[in-house]
Amino acid sequence: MSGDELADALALADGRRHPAAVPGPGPGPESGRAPGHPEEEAGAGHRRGHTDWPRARAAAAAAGASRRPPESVTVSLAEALGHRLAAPLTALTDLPAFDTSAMDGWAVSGPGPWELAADGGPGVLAGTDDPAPLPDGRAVPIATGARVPPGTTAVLRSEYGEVVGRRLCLPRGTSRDSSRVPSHGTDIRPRGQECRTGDELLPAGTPVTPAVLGLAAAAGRDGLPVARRPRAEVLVLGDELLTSGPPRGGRVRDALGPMVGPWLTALGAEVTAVRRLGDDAAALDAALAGTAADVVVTTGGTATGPVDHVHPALRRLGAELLVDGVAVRPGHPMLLARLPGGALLVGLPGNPLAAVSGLLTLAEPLLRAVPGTAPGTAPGDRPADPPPRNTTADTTADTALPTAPLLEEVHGHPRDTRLVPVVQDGRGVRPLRFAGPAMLRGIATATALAAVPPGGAATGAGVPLLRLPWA
Ligand SMILES: Nc1nc2c(c(=O)[nH]1)N[C@H]1C(S)=C(S)[C@@H](COP(=O)(O)OP(=O)(O)OC[C@H]3O[C@@H](n4cnc5c(N)ncnc54)[C@H](O)[C@@H]3O)O[C@H]1N2
Ligand code: MOO
Repeated sequence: MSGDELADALALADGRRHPAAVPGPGPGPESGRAPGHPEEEAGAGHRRGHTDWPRARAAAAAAGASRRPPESVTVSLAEALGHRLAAPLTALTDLPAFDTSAMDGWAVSGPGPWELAADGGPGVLAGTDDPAPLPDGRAVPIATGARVPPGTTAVLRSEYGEVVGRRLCLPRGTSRDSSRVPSHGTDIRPRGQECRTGDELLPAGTPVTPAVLGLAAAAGRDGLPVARRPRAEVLVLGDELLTSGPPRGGRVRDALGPMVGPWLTALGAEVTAVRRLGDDAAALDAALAGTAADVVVTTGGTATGPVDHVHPALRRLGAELLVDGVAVRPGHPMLLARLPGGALLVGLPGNPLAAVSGLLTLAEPLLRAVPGTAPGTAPGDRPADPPPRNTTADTTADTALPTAPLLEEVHGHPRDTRLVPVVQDGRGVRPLRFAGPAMLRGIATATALAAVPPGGAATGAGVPLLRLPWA
């Protein structure tokens, strides 16, 4: 029975019509039809023991949470980006560190008019360490950010003053209650306005964003204590893979080596290596036994073909299978295991979109749950943008997922969750074409994967979204 026939049979058995192409051209190898791709029915007889999708995500999160809290390392500001603070960020200085002029103009002492020094010079510039005291009735030019001289009562903005000879006055006709008449402290940023030395500016665990780097530098820090990220090693399996040029001689280009490492980085891991092992069982045994990573991610070799070495290697090693197959399409052969040394292994199926499904079903919740994992990149970390009106918690998953209404019906798998590449379109999401298990063309333009429940989802139905780290 062909994949199409099998899909038809399953659809009939479920009282459904054949899953249609949504949207796009008719069936065919290049149709790129999204929902209900017949290949996704492959292996329907191999589903025994498959974990349902929300439970697989929960199991991955539990496995990640069971990892030891990571050690703290102090790194330069540039290196700290994307980590989490391992300790509170405290200020090494008052901010501002001294009373500072907020404007270009004149530092003035007492009510005007004021007398300017004979040799005005450039006045007090930013960076001047120790300006001379300003006697009552005097003024001196001052630049934004300069330390105000002792005795200064206010700063008069350059556009509010007029210099006549050596006298600084307010423009003729300025009434006494005008906002231009400087009162005590006008346009002076007092020392300590933002913080005092020793103040806690941010708590431990805060994601280090570009804004945090700026604050840390302003507060006097040269480095930051951060939680080390979980180390991830990627093992790409398959003799048929080429690392350059177009497919030839029955071989295909390795699409996962270039994709999985950066994807794991975006999910908060420190990728220590991407290694291509071919279909060499002994090399896989050695790599798994000798890994120094916290998380090993394999690609390919999860099924039951003659050179699918992942299950046999895990058996030989005495690994504990935590999830052995997931009721999700594509990607149902994905697996999660704990190696004897404690490292976790995520086995991604070789079909490229199935591998993406495994990344978001297992690797993402796992890495997010590891203490100290980098932030802000995980799909559930923030609401969809723009925030969908009907955001609700998906309580069946380990974390609350945002939801958005489908702009087109998506046919479901009879029993399994379907992960369908979608693009945000206004307040809803639109399923994309070219979403077959071996295709990346759809996901490359997607903003999320929609989790379509068994049986499908009608137009307008809210579906949970797994947002892509960069979308
Ligand atoms: N008898 C059964 N056969 C298969 C089943 C099943 O249930 N019963 N499931 C199918 C499904 S679904 C998937 S997904 C794949 C998973 O297979 P593996 O994880 O063992 O992956 P491979 O056999 O190594 O490769 C599958 C496919 O993907 C291509 N591939 C692999 N690695 C890469 C890569 N790095 N870049 C690009 N393409 C890659 C590979 O050439 C194959 O075409 O099993 C089905 N079979
Ligand atoms: O359909 Mo498989 O599930 O390609 O991943």
